[in-house]
Amino acid sequence: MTESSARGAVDPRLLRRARATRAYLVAGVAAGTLTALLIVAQAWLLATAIAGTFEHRDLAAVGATWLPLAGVFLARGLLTWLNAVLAQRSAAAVKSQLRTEILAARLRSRGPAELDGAGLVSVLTQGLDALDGYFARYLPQLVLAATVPLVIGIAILTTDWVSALVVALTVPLIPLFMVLVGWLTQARVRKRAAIQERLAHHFADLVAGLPTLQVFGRAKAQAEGLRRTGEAHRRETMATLRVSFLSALVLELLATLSVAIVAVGIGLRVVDGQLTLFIGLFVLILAPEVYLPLRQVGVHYHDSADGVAATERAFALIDAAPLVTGSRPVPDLGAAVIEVEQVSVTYPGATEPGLTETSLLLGPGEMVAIGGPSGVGKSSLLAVLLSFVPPTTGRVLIGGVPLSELDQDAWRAVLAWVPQQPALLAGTIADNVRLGAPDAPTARVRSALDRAGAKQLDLDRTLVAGGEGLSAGEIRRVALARALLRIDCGGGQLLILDEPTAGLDAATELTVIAELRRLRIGTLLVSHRPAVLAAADRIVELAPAQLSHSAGQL
Ligand SMILES: Nc1ncnc2c1ncn2[C@@H]1O[C@H](COP(=O)(O)OP(=O)(O)OP(=O)(O)O)[C@@H](O)[C@H]1O
Repeated sequence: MTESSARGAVDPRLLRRARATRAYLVAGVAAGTLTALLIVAQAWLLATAIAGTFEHRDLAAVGATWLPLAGVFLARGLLTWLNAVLAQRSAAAVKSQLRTEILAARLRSRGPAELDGAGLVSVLTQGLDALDGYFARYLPQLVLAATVPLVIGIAILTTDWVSALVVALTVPLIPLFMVLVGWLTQARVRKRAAIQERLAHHFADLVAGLPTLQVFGRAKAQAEGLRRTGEAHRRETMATLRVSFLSALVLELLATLSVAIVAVGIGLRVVDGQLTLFIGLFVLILAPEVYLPLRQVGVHYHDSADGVAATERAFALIDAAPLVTGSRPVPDLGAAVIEVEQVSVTYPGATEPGLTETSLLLGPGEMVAIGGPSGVGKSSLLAVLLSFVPPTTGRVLIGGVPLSELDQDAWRAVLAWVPQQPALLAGTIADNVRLGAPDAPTARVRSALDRAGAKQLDLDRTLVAGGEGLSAGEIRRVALARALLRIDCGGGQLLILDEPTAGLDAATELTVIAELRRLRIGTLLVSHRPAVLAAADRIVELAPAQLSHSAGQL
């Protein structure tokens, strides 16, 4: 049995999530009990009317009961409406809380590679929307299934114990079949969720790589792959629906046969004179109502399985190991030396280290360039300093304090970073430059852009996410301006730059180098460009694994 099925269909982690859910469950139990009492009253009134009509051979009994009956119908309608409203509200509250928690967990997590775009989007959108079925249909039904059969069972027991015995013997068959159907459904739903995620990945990859695929004439082949995944998704959805419909049919059949057994018993005893017509009718009207809520749970189990699969993925994201943070304050980088001691990084699942035993020193105000062939681990070293990746061996000391013991938020607050592939967000150019210094005055934003060689870029120009419409060089300039502004106005004390001048012309490169030198703050940069390497105080040349002992010089 899987962890989730052991946990049952009502995941306590989900119920803990929203206050609205707890209040809703309490209200649901009250509404369920009230519904059951109304059903008993309805059966009583109907039996009175019908038996009265037969026994006295006039319609006086009908006349006396139609008003209370109308009241019962109205009250049941109101309760159903109330249940639906409460269910929708609690679904919305839980979904909104889970979305917030998932995004917060993503922000707490270490590196950029842990959760990936399309999977995250799939969970946040369709994934969590599956909770609507869980809250709006399954959970209310579960509450009804717990209250209604009990109340009605007691009503039957007090009037006809023989029928109560038949009901008591046949009712457990429904949950039994439901569990069997549930096992089948759960595996199918998981498979469907996995295919849905694959479809999302496929689609995201296709859209991102469309121009490349077009140029290489592979767009059609990719579309074919997408069609195949879509077809698999359709097949799985149909299979899930088939199981769901069949399960409803089996449960329906079981309930009908059980009611038929009760009916035959009642019929024989009424004919024999052992039972009055009124009691017979009363029990006969009530009997199907015992099975109905249980049967409906089976029907809505399908909705619940979708919701449970969604929450499993949501909780996997929320519970994923967060960035472990220490609590020590960050030493003043104006005086502290950064020491990288024999650091190596082996990525999960990799056999070879991505970075092999590397050491270096970065003094206050120093600019150190890291060189070396492609794939030797330069970006990995920067990732260690950015706390994206923990060192597999070795350690990093900041002013003598291990990096892992520092308050990680405070550490990141002193960093200014230009990644190899800078990310621009939807908004104006000014918004993007202000990312690390939100309160910086406009004049400083303008100056940062000018210093980064982006005089021509208009502050108010609106960008779409990803910086579409800007050249690769312009994107890098905006990213550089962002780092410069972080140093100027955002508390940045250490510059970490990955290929800061890639895509820039020689003249702009010189301007940027001059600006970086003028800052006189600790700068660790990766570059292959001779002009940048020449401007650095020192160059640390990384070498592939077998030569690593001769590299990593201080
Ligand atoms: N997230 C990751 N998961 C697994 N392996 C990775 C990951 N990131 C990098 N690697 C591997 O680690 C090694 C070092 O990569 P890294 O990006 O640090 O090299 P680099 O020296 O910066 O290369 P380049 O100069 O081409 O940017 C490579 O073999 C790379 O495939």
